[in-house]
Amino acid sequence: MGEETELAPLDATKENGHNTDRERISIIGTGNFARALATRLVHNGYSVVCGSRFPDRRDLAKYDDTLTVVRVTSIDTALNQANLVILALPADAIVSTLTPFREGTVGKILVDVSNPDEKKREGQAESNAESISKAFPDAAVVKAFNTLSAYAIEFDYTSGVRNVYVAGDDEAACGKVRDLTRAIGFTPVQFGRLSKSAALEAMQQELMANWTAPLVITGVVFLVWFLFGLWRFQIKRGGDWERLPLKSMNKIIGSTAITLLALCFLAGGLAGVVQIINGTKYKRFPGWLDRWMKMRKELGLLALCLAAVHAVMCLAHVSPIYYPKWYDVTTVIVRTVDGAEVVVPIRYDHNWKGQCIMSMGVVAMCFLTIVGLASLPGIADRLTMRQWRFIQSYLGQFSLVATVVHVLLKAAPKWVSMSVIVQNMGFLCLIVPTLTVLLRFVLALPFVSGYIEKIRGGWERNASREPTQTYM
Ligand SMILES: NC(=O)C1=CN([C@@H]2O[C@H](COP(=O)(O)OP(=O)(O)OC[C@H]3O[C@@H](n4cnc5c(N)ncnc54)[C@H](OP(=O)(O)O)[C@@H]3O)[C@@H](O)[C@H]2O)C=CC1
Ligand SMILES: [Cu+2]
Repeated sequence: MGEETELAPLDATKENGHNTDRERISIIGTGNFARALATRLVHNGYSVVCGSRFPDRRDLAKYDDTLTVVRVTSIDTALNQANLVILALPADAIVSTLTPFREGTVGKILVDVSNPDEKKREGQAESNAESISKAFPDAAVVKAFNTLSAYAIEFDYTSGVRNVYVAGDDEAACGKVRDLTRAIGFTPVQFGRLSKSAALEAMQQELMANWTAPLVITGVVFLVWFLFGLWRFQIKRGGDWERLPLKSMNKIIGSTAITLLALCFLAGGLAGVVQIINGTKYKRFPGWLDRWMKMRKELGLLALCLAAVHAVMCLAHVSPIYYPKWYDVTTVIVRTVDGAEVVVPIRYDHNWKGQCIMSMGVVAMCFLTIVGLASLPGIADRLTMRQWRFIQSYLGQFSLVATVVHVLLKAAPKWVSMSVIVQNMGFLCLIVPTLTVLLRFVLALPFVSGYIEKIRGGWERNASREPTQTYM
C-alpha cells in the first residue's frame, strides 16, 4: 500500500455528464469503525479510499478480502478524493489530525461518527460534531452512524433495518448522508440540526436509557416479597433455611413477576379512568401516570423475564416431596421380615389441582412470551397497528388473567382454612393483579369502552367551555 498517485482526481468521476462522485467515499482512519464502514460500502458498490497517518504500514486486505480494493492513502490525498468524507478517528484526535489539512476540508461534507470519551466530556456542553464544525467552518459537518457498532455495520445484514440518526445544519449535506445510509441498507432518521448531535452522543453513553426506573421498581417489588417470604417461610417456621434458594425464592420471584405484570396493565387502566374523569383526551395525564405509561414495555419485559425464571425453577423442584397436594399417590403395603406392614408409594400422578396449576402456568407463559416478543423493535415494526394492539391489549390481558388463575388455583383453597389470610403470599400477591383485571373488565364493558372510544376519537364532554388547562 502507499501513496496512490494513480487514483483519479475528484473531477474525473464526472462521467457522461453525470456526477458519479457519490460512488467514491473517503474515510479518514483505518481502525475498527473505518474498516467496518469500508467493507459495507464496498459490498454496496462504492469505491472507498482510506486516509491514514501511516499509509505505508496499513494493509487492510489482511483483515478481510473485501478490503483489497480499498486504497490507503495519506490523509491529504483521501480528503481530495471525495466530497463525502467520513471521520473515523478517535474523538479527541479529529480536530488535531485534520488541522494541517484544513484546505482539503473546504466545501466537503465531513461525517462525524465519533462518540465522546465519557470522562473527558463530563460538563462539556459542546458536542464533538459542533467542535469539528467550529474548527472547519468551510465544511458541512454531519453527525451520523455513532449509535451503531462497528460489528453491526460489518456483519449485521439480517436482523432488520437499523436506524441511523443524522443531524446537521446543511440540508443538502444531510440529504447526501441519508442517501448513503439508505444505499448501504440502513434507515436514515433525520434527528435535527447539528445542535442535536449532543443528544445523539449522549444517547450512546446511556447504558440503560429507559430501564433505570423500571429496574428500580422491580428491585423494590422484589425486596418487599423477599422480606415477606423470608419472614413467612423461614423465620416464622423457625429455620428451614435450606429451602430459601429454590422453594422460597421461586415463590418470591413468581410474586414479583405477577406484580410487575399487573403494574404494566394497571397504568393503561388508570389512564382510561383519568380520561373518563377529564372527559377529554386533550388534557395531559398527571406526570406520575405519564411516566408510568412510558415504562409499560420495560415492566412487561421484566415480568416476562422473571416469569421465565419462575417457570424454570418450578421445573427444577415441583415434586410430590414439596407439593404433595398436587399429586395422587398409588401405594402398596409391604410386609417386612419382622411382620410389620409398611405403606410404600409406587406411583405419583398429578391430580386435577396439580394439572390445572401447571397447565395454566404454561398458558400464561406462552401468551406472555408472544406479548413480550411483539414489543421488541424489529418485530413490532412488522406488525400493523391493529395486530400490535390485539397482541398488546387482548393477549396481554389474557396472559394476566391466566396468571391470576394460575396463582388462584394454587393458593385459593388454603385461604378458607387459614386463620390469618394476610400471611398467605398467594393471597397477597393477587390483590393488585385482581384489582387490575377487575378495572380492565369494567373499562371493557360496552357502555364504558364506548365512552372511552368516543373521548379517544376527539369528543369532549365540556367542548363548549374555555380551552382545556394542562397538568403541570
Ligand atoms: N468501534 C465502534 O464500534 C464504534 C466507533 N465509533 C467511533 O468511531 C471512531 C473510530 O473508532 P474505532 O475505529 O473503533 O477506533 P480505532 O482506535 O480502532 O481507530 C482509530 C483510527 O484513527 C486513526 N488515528 C488518527 N489519529 C489518531 C490518534 N491521534 N490516535 C489514534 N488513532 C488515530 C488511526 O488510523 P491510522 O493509524 O491509520 O492513522 C486509527 O486506526 C471513534 O470516534 C469512535 O467513537 C462510533 C461508534 C461505534
Ligand atoms: Cu407459578
